[in-house]
Amino acid sequence: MATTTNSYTSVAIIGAGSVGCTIAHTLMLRRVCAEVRLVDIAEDLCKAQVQDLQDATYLTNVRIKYATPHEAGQSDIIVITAGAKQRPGETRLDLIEKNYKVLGSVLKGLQPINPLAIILLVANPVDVLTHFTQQMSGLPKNQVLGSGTLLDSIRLRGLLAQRLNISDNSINAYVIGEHGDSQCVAWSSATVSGAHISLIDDISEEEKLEIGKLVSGKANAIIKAKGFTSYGIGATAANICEAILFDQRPVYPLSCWHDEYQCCISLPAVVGRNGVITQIPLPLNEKERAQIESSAATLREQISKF
Ligand SMILES: NC(=O)C1=CN([C@@H]2O[C@H](COP(=O)(O)OP(=O)(O)OC[C@H]3O[C@@H](n4cnc5c(N)ncnc54)[C@H](O)[C@@H]3O)[C@@H](O)[C@H]2O)C=CC1
Ligand SMILES: CC(=O)C(=O)O
Repeated sequence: MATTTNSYTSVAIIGAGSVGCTIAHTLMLRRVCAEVRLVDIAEDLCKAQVQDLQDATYLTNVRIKYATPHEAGQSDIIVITAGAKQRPGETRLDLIEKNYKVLGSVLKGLQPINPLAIILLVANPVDVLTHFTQQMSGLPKNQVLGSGTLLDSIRLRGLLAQRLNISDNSINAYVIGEHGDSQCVAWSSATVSGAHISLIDDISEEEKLEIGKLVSGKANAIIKAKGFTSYGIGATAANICEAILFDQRPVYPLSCWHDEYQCCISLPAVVGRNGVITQIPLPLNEKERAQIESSAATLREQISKF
């Protein structure tokens, strides 16, 4: 949690559904910013969410208010969660037609966007929507990023923590590529406190495959039972906002533009007040390189349809 509230900072959240409100709630509890601005096309719902969240602000010093898209466009960070969610059995890429249209109308409503704002994409398919936001928002590419595979990497570390009986904080392992079915685990660079993971325990190839499937299938398993996911992305998005507003510069696997792959895709990047500060090279073996190239090809194919 931030030790002091960042006094004049504002985060706008577009889309006051399950994900948007969980992000708002987490930002408030962790005192990441001074003001959270909530926007939704469903005005009554949005106002009711604001009323409910206001009851949770006691002693946090964080204001929460209903905002117009124009007011949201003037914020320090604009988080986009507006759009359709997956129904059980749907992939994230199945949402592209609907959410491309939603994104277009959201970006139009935000104009003129604060030239120093950072836009954080959360709505799915997050990599493809990050690409289109870089094209349509008018902001420099480093100021537009997607939550990408940070959430998947947290899921991976959670499973490895259980398997190795070591805190997830001491495990450095990344899921890279699409935040979706073509993602891959970068096993060759997974370490525990600097030691390659294979020195800690001999995880077989079958087990690695099984862990990778559990990670990439986790959202679908949750959606099948409860209809949506929200707490994981709430914490993940709030962490990213904190890293930006406090210029903390952690290395996170986030969706951002990569010249090499000609799309927005997740690989480790340093995050700070200007968005993506720099990209960190990740050593990959031949198999992982082929997987990320195939993941990038999947994303480029989606982009080329529009
Ligand atoms: N990147 C990630 O790791 C994650 C992404 N998601 C994605 O987040 C998105 C939202 O999910 P939920 O909150 O569960 O859905 P939801 O249905 O609860 O909320 C979506 C909200 O967007 C609003 N909306 C639609 N069009 C709008 C527009 N033009 N302007 C403003 N608001 C608009 C709707 O009225 C609704 O309140 C989905 O695309 C979902 O797949 C969800 C979890 C994790
Ligand atoms: C829904 C989604 O993208 C997730 O929870 O990973």
